[in-house]
Amino acid sequence: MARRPLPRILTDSAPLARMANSTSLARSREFARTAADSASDVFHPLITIGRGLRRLGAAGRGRWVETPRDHRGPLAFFVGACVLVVCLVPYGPLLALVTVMGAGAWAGRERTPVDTGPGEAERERLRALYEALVPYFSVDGAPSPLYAHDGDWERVFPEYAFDEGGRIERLQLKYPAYFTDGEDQSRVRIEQVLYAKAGRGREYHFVWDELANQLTLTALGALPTDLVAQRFVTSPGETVLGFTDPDAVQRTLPVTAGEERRDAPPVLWRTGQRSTEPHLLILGQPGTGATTLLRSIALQALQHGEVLVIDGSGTGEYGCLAGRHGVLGVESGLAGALATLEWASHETERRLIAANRARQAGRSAPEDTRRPLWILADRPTALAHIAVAEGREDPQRWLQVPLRHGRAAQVTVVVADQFESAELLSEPVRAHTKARVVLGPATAEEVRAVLGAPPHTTPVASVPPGRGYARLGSAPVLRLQVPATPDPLDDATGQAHRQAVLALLPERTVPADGSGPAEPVTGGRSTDADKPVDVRKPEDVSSSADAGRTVSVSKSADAAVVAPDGGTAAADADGAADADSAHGAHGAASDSEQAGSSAEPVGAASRVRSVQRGETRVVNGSAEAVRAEG
Ligand SMILES: Nc1ncnc2c1ncn2[C@@H]1O[C@H](COP(=O)(O)OP(=O)(O)OP(=O)(O)O)[C@@H](O)[C@H]1O
Repeated sequence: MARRPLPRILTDSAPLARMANSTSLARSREFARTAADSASDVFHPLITIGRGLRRLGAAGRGRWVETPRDHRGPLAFFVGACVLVVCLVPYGPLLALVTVMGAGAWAGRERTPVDTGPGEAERERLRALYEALVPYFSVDGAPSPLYAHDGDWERVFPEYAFDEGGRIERLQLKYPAYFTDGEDQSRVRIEQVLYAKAGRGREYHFVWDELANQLTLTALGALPTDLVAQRFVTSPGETVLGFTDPDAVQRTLPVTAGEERRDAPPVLWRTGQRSTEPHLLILGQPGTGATTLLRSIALQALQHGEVLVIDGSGTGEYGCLAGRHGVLGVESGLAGALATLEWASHETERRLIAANRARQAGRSAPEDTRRPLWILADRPTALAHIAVAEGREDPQRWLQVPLRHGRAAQVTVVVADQFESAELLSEPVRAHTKARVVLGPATAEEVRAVLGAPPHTTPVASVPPGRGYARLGSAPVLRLQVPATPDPLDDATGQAHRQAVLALLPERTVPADGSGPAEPVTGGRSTDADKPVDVRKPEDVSSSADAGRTVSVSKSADAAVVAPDGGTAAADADGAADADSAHGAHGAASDSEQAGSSAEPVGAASRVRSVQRGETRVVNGSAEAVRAEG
């Protein structure tokens, strides 16, 4: 306890001041101080109780004064009755005394005053924010406007919180009922003002409570970027697109980030027969992670289904998938893409017909119609460009049937493209991809144009790769961070990430070096009927568009297509000119022979054919299929 100064009379008077220098006086002063300290320690509880009783008394007096006169009589009677009861109860007075002392001690305890309310700089910031909102929330002639220049900002900001740097972390504001909060344009304007005034560079989440005319702004932290591709704990038919904010979704998944295990909130996309958004469209700026997301989806899809990849950009970033079990093909040439997508279109029809026949016969759908088939098309518009240049059909044409009927046939289409080419996307792609993802920096208008609703957060100018927004059907827009799923064949990929992706790849159906026999193919397709065929016409192979690209085609004979009329694909081919590719795409050996002028069957073990820099090479299979082109 701090020492109390001696009374002034003992220090100020001159004679005494002189005496103060003497040793005896110093000792006396020390003694007096110690005595005062001890006395205050001893009497401290009494002082506290006394202070408390004084406060209680003052509160009681205040209450009495506030009580209306006509209520005072009953109140006095009630208090008197209580006193009487206490006096009559055994030990009542003693208990009452103890209670009063306890109440006095509680009321008299020393309380450190809590620092409430904003500091000067924070008040200034709130005032500036208020003034900035005045033009948007005020109308001429309003009788008692909530927002007016030099108005009362404390009236409209019932809640606010600042971070340690003095930046707004949370703000609740009231707005007038006449504000058009149902219109996106009006909302976006307010959100932009708040974004500018609350501090750019951070993401803010906005919640509009239209019933209460209140808007709540919360500053969001960045989504974690430490998650890498891994086996996610999901059911068949569920695909993890990425991870989002904890309060945005109800479910969490156990994930591993480095050494740490934690629960993370996923953006789960459900596909299959009961899905209301069975196909996905991914749009973004170049280099923002669309390929990575497609790769991540492919790795998950291969767990339960088969995958067909169209790599329109032709950069070979799906090379790690080629020759893996369940990967039906990785195509980056126009001819190969056309043939493969045509096959996928007929396969969709075949599945529908087979399932329908089985149902009519009272049987369950055949196994090979139930295994999910995924068509992953990366930048199909790049191929559309080439198709126009060569006077051929747009490969997107063959996506129409899978998009329209894929849900019932367990066929899922995922299309990824860039903003600049979005208008080249075909109508069925736009109409049937109800699940949407926008990656990379994008304005609220761009996000709205793709997702059909603006994000509830302010998009920031600089985001890490794989960051974006997702919307599944008419659900709310979610922030999204895609797990890192780099190309393991890329030299720039770190060892840990490479291992993580390699661990998820299915076993090879062909050795990596293309030599020797393939591993046995197991799973949904019969192995003995596998008859890979050259699906392209000679002129396709030598076409300039394909030179320098990698084309891998893997076809299975059991994929022979039953055309809508129940016949084979040969009957369904668009004409003699297209017959060869149609037959080849369907992979039926007999069909291949029919189309013999262009289709060149190779060994049964061959499943993947690669055309690279003008050379056609059977990655796995008989040597006679290796031929040089050009
Ligand atoms: N989710 C992610 N986490 C970490 N890094 C990522 C993520 N997504 C993408 N990247 C990195 O960003 C770079 C570009 O990614 P990617 O090739 O997937 O983008 P893209 O949009 O397909 O680009 P492009 O249009 O050039 O093909 C790569 O180096 C990739 O490793």
